[in-house]
Amino acid sequence: MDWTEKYRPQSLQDLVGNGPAVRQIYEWARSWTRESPPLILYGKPGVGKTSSAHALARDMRWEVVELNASDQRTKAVLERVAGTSSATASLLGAERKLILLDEADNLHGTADRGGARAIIEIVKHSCQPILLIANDLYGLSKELRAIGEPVQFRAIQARSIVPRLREICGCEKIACSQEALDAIARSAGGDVRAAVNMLYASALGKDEIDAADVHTDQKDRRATIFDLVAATYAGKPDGELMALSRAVDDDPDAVLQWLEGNLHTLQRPEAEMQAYVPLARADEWLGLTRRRQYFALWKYATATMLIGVKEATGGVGAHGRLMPPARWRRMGSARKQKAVRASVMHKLSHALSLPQHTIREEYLPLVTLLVDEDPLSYAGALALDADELNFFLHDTARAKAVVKELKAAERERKKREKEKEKERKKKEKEPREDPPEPAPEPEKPEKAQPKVNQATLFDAF
Ligand SMILES: Nc1ncnc2c1ncn2[C@@H]1O[C@H](COP(=O)(O)OP(=O)(O)OP(=O)(O)O)[C@@H](O)[C@H]1O
Repeated sequence: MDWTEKYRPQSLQDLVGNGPAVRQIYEWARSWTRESPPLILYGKPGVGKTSSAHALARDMRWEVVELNASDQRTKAVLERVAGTSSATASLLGAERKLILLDEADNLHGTADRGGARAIIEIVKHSCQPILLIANDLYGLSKELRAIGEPVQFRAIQARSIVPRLREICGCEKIACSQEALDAIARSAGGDVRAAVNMLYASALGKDEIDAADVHTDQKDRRATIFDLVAATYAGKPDGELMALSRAVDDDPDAVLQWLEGNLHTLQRPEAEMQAYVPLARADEWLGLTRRRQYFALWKYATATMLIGVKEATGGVGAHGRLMPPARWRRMGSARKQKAVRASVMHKLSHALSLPQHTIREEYLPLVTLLVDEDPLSYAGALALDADELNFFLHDTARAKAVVKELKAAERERKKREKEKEKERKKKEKEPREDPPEPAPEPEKPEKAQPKVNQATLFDAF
């Protein structure tokens, strides 16, 4: 198991170094009122920011709600979690919920400026304590910095890291020389995660470590979803699984897909079958989380899927490589289809000055027929790309060919325009002589250029 998770500080007292920061956080929590500003924990990776947030919650007996992915950090979700409604009451009966916003320097994601402002307002008036976590204080927006109180986490000195490493060696029953511990602590550069990972790499398959065994190339190895799935299938203790789940970046929806998608690696059909029971149950929790936006329920979904699958499969372990599940890839393409559909609707609605629902409900089959008859004209008129055109044609090769032809025609048109412009300028420069200019020839319609048959589209309505 990943030692950084196994030895994550459980209480604020377990944290190494950063005494002033830890005291500041504790005092803030003890005297927290709705008027208290959110804290911004900032500092380099691996110095205990996230650990101290979780340890604080445990010490205060608060529940933690972690919002990491950008789709959980919308105004609506934040309002729900940070608001007053009784719907936010904890299932565990915990008095408060500590809201963690990791990577606060990326809080707004793709939200527009209005969205960002709304988020700031909610953070400012939250009914629950909020901790923002970031590597760089100045990566945060000015507005966020203005409403939060910064708490700096400094790099941990090597001499503070050594005792922690020694403690871990004790728990793992490994003898480690003082030189080896010093070498690891020095090369970690103040990053405790890096130090613990180096110790782990140096100790692999050994029960004694000397300076010569020290591996210093393990700097930023974090627990991944591979570790989590492998540990679940291998039947690791419940606490370790839950700790690992907190360390991976993926949300419980993704974890469920991975657990389900890799069941075949167990090579035990009856174990596979049993595993579907807790997976289905966990899926129900996830559905409830999404529908009601009770993000605190995520924890139960995670526990159900991890511990349930572990129990159901009996720790047989994976045989062969774990892979991203196929359904996951398919969901990616479903998401793309949705985006294409939305953009087609937007373009049609704009071109026809009709609301999208009217087009969807009444005209879509008709438009599809028209586009199918003359894709070149419609792709031009509506500025459709190949994916959008394929929405009507259901023939990727044809859609691509049409768009290619359209682009070639567009290039040709631009080229001709340029030539004409050149010609015109040249004529302007020439000294004007008396002979009257011949009447300009009427422009011939050019065959190669697809003429957009807009009339057809509009006539159809
Ligand atoms: N001050 C500390 N005391 C004890 N262990 C620590 C400390 N800092 C980090 N660790 C170890 O490193 C791991 C990662 O720490 P943590 O997630 O708190 O770092 P972080 O500062 O939040 O880093 P990041 O910015 O990368 O998220 C912990 O699980 C723990 O094993």
